[in-house]
Amino acid sequence: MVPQYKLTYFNLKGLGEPLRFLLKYGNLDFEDIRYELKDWPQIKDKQPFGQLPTLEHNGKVAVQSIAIARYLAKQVKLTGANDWEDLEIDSVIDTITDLRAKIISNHENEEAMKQVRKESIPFYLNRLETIAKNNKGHLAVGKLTWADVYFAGALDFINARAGVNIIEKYPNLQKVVDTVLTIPQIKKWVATRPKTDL
Ligand SMILES: N[C@@H](CCC(=O)N[C@@H](CS)C(=O)NCC(=O)O)C(=O)O
Repeated sequence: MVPQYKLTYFNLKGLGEPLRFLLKYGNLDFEDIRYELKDWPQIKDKQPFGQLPTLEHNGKVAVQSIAIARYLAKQVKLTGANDWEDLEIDSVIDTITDLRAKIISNHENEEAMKQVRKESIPFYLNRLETIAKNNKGHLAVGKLTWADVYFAGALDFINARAGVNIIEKYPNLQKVVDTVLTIPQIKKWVATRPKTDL
């Protein structure tokens, strides 16, 4: 059978891996298309907004990784139970995005990264740790949602760019990640996925 979903990204974890985690969580069969960076110049112009990832489903193509993640979360039933719960989840996702942006935008400048490691990372992580503690080892609404799966899927890339394991000193955030990584279909994916540094 032809897979119903087609995820196109680079041969990286980056912004694509949280989407792969969500697809795997829901046992949704997908084509995992991975471009090498050297081939990108020929492919860029063919993309709707000149960037990746894209998701193809039912003959249509979507862009923007967070919008795609939110759509997949609905498909795999990992959203909140009401609008307020969805807001709580969205807020955490946007906070993870802000933290990642601070790290990515500075990662080529070691002086700036020292400051990010000293100030920005603890600033965000202390607050996320409190959220995880208050939500019994989850990032929102006291149960497994796409915020947990997204965070666990995003972490390797964020850590690689940060040059440290950002959750090392945060047991409740470690619990969030451990819970996701022990879900059998995600555990199997992590053991068998293509090996990449980022
Ligand atoms: N806001 C977009 C950002 C996408 C993005 O920055 N993609 C990068 C890879 S992580 C890309 O396609 N870079 C190649 C380029 O811009 O030419 C999203 O979340 O999907």
